[in-house]
This record gives sequence, structure tokens and C-alpha cells, in this order.
Amino acid sequence: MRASFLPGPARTVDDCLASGLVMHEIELTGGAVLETGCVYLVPLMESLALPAGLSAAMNPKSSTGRLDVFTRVIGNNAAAFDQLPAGYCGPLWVEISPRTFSILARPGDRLVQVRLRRGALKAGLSQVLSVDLQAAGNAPVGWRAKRHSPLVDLCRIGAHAALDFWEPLYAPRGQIVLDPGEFYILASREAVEIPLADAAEMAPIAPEIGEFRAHYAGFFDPGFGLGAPAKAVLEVRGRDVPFILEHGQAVARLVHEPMAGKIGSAYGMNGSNYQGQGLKLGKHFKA
Ligand SMILES: O=c1ccn([C@H]2C[C@H](O)[C@@H](COP(=O)(O)OP(=O)(O)OP(=O)(O)O)O2)c(=O)[nH]1
Repeated sequence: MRASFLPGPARTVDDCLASGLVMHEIELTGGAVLETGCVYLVPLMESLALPAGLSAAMNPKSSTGRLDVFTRVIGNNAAAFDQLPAGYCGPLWVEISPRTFSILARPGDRLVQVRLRRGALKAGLSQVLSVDLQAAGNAPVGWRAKRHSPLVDLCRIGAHAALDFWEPLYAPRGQIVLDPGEFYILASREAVEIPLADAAEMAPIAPEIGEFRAHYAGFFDPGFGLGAPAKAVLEVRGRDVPFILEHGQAVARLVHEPMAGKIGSAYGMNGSNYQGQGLKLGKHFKA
């Protein structure tokens, strides 16, 4: 695509595509490289037929956020990214823009997830999360993404050597300097536990601070951290000017929301990648 776009209430996605936004069409079958700095629009295999009263909210999977791949879902007549109103009936597209690593994608790769909500958001308990810059022993406190790294193949889990893509960060004085434009994986000081009856969403705290932004993915599954103490992994980008981040600085807020009913299987029960996590890179990397 020449650039990202939103259809708005009066247009379908096809109307927008026909208006000169498309630079080139590529086939994903057999694999295609999606390059950093470019914006791609991919039709999703799934569509929605929402009844009245049920709306949809989308967000990148945590594994997508940890790769610094920016994604947003749109539908026909969408007035906002990652949100479709109650009653939406139609196809879906995902906008994909790899920021740090180019990725090899194929049909069937899963980058985003959808949540269905009846009625308005019912925000419950809220917890402030702060950054942990005091690691035990010689362990790093975080990772900074290396530019000009090799390609990440989305279907090769645990197959990419972490040090080819990430530089470990140490903070002997409990601080690190965030470079504008660089991408960091950090962990929360607090343990996070999501009861089976809740899900939670992590939102940036005080976006007006400006010099950095924490959290790009931000969905926490019911049962995350239950019986397996876990931290939140924070996706942080430096912005505007170099910024000193200090141990214990508040960076994000976790807002719980009750699930509509009893869940089938708790996070951690079926091959979940991040249960009990500390400072954990995405599932594509091996230490
Ligand atoms: O910014 C975030 C978002 C999520 N999580 C944790 C909580 C969440 O429950 C878990 C898995 O998130 P998600 O379901 O989005 O990731 P996934 O890539 O689908 O992981 P899995 O394959 O384990 O389901 O990672 C974080 O630590 N930081």
C-alpha cells in the first residue's frame, strides 16, 4: 500500500483500494517477505457476522507485538482500527507493517486476535505496572532490537537465535536510556495474575509523556499467571528525545474486564507460550 487508511462510514475497503492506494499485489502462497517500513493489507481468512448487541475488538497477538510488527484490523465502513460495531457482517482485512524485522508470511499465519463483547466495556480492577530494571545475577534487564537483522520466518517457532536479533541490556544503576525510534522488550516489576472469570487489557499510562510508549499488544488471557507467577512483558519504543527509564517507573495500566461466562480452557493449559514468563522474547526466538 502507499499508506495506511481507514474506510470511514461511507466506503468499503474495495472502494478505497480502487482509489489508487494499491502499489502492487503479491501472493502469500509459498511465502512472501513483508519488509520493514512498508504497509501491507491482507484479507483475513475469517469474516464476522455479529448479531445486534455483540461488537468486536481486535489486537495483535503478544507474539506479534514482541516482533515489533504493527498490525490493525479493518472492515468495510470501519470508522476506527481494531473495532467493529455490533451487527457488523462482512469480511476483514489486516494491515501489517513490520517495524524492526522483516517477516516471512504464509497463508494461515496468525498475527491478530479478536474479542467479542456484549454491550459496553465493563472495566473492573485496574493495576499499575512498573518497569523492572533490577535483574538477578548476570541476567539482562531487557533486550534492544538490532536493526538489519535476518528475516523472521513466522512459522519457525523457537528457531531464531536471539542474539542475531536482540542485544541484551544491563542496568547496573537501575536505569537505561531509551533511544528514540528503538524498540525494547522489558518486564514488569509486578507479578500479574488474571482470574479465570476475567480477561485484561494493558494500556499505556500517561501517553502525554511522549518520550516513550509502552505496550503495543496488551491482551491478557483468563488464567495468565495463575499457579505460575508471571510478569507482564512490555513492548517499549523510545520517542522524540533520549529518555532515562528508571527501575520502578510506572509504564502501563492493566484493566480487568469480566468474561461473559465460564471459559473452556485457562491460559497455560493448551501449549501457551508465555505462562510463567519472566523477561521473555517472542516464541520465534531461542535463547
Ligand atoms: O503486552 C503483552 C500482552 C500479553 N502478555 C502476556 C499475557 C497474555 O495472556 C500472554 C499471551 O498473549 P497473547 O494471547 O496475545 O499471545 P499469543 O502470541 O497468542 O501467545 P500464545 O501462543 O501463548 O497464546 O502474554 C504480555 O506479557 N504482554
